[in-house]
Amino acid sequence: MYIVQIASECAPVIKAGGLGDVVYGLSRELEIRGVGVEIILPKYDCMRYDQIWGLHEAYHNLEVPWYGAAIYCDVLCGWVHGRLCFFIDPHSDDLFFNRGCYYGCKDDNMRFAFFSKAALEFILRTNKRPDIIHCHDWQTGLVPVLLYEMYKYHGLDNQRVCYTIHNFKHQGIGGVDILWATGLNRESYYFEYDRLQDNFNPFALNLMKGGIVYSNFVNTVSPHHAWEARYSDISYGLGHTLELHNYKFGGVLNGIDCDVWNPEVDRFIPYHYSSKNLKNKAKNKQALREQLWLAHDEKKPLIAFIGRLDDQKGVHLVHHAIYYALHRGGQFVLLGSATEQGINDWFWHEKLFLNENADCHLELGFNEELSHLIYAGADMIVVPSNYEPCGLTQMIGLKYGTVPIVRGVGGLQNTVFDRDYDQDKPLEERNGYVFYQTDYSALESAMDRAIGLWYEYPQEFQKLVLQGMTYDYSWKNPGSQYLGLYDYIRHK
Ligand SMILES: Nc1ncnc2c1ncn2[C@@H]1O[C@H](COP(=O)(O)OP(=O)(O)O[C@H]2O[C@H](CO)[C@@H](O)[C@H](O)[C@H]2O)[C@@H](O)[C@H]1O
Repeated sequence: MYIVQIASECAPVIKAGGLGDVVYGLSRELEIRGVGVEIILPKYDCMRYDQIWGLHEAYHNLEVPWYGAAIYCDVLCGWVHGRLCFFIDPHSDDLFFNRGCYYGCKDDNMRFAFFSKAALEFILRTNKRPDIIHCHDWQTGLVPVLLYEMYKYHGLDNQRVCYTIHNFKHQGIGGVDILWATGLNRESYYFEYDRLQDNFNPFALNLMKGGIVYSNFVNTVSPHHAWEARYSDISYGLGHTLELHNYKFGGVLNGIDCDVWNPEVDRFIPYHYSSKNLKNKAKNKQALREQLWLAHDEKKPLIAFIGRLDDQKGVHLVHHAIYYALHRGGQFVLLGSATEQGINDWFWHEKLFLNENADCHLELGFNEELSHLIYAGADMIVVPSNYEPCGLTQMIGLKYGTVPIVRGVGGLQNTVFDRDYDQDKPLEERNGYVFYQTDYSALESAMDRAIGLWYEYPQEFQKLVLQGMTYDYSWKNPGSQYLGLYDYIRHK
């Protein structure tokens, strides 16, 4: 089988969050299973060029029709830790991908509409004929639309599309100019409720909706979130569309790449360890404390948060977790970055306020290397999300023997099983703490139980750590599920 992934991120060369991890991890797993995989990405000026090997020009002057004229692109090619990636580099005054950022520009929908079109043009012109094109999130929602309405007639008539939604919040809302620019034109045809028209704004196009309507299969990244998306308001207005297309919609739990996220081989942590050698985890805790100037106190638990500081992640609870951990005699480390000004200012304020506190460190920004040391050094990790399609940090935490304390939503519910209350798992298979409400006391009660166990019953806590480490959240299972899906849509 031959798969082309089209995405806006691929770790570690382009990573804003979990999407990058998934594109890389899934591609690697598929290749291990003998599938040919290529990845098409934008060539951002700010991506990590040090993570690409052998970057060279693969296609010169690719002509991409745009607004009745054309934009010429060079396509570069290189290996990102063994994965073959193509980077699209348009030459135009718009400087689509030379803005010093991945997202957050006013014309994001145009930037990624162009990327979607250029990716298909590249596939067409280079005579690539993948069995499956796998697209991700709103940025590539237009790919199946362009494929079935246009490129099918130019020779891409045998390709099937799998569309994975990692976050319903961002859907790519745009105007009619997207149709004129991409050459889809026919305004009245696309502004139909059963095509791209936004479900609530009749004058807007919704790119994610296009992805859902036109793909052969659509999935989100955990079974529970697939259920939430259909039956709650978490799909941000796309619930009815999912209902109409429910025969081709499902949830596939993400995995984590155990070459990257594995305390036995992790190249970013000073002491490797496994469940048989947990003493070295304590040494990493020591190293983390030294690096972040935290006090050394054997008895104190170290609690962490790693993630985007965004409304989705339950920032009010993250903030509360810091002070509650300190109040309960623990230490806290936060690694996060905020794109929203208000949240950014808030956490900078907290950082300055807590600067002298020897039990607490807030690191604001994106730091891949430090994140590995935190997973290895912390004793617990909090994930108090408002909603969470899958969540990778709790799965990485489990692998590193860091007990997750999570809110029971989305993929968190599929992966973390409360030590005290989970009725469906025997005691020896439980792996963390779960709370459900969004108020402070819900979080406090879960943190209380975790910290209480740490202080009062250290051996029991150790047992819980080991139980978590035995869970296999690698790409093994999701890899075979995706292969099954590809096979299904290929022969349908
Ligand atoms: N400041 C920082 N510095 C260094 N590393 C950082 C960091 N902030 C986050 N990370 C890393 O980025 C990844 C984030 O994973 P999440 O599951 O939280 O994804 P996110 O919410 O971005 O994406 C969406 O997509 C993913 C993938 O499908 C879903 O799991 C998730 O629920 C959905 O919201 C982890 O590898 C984490 O270590």
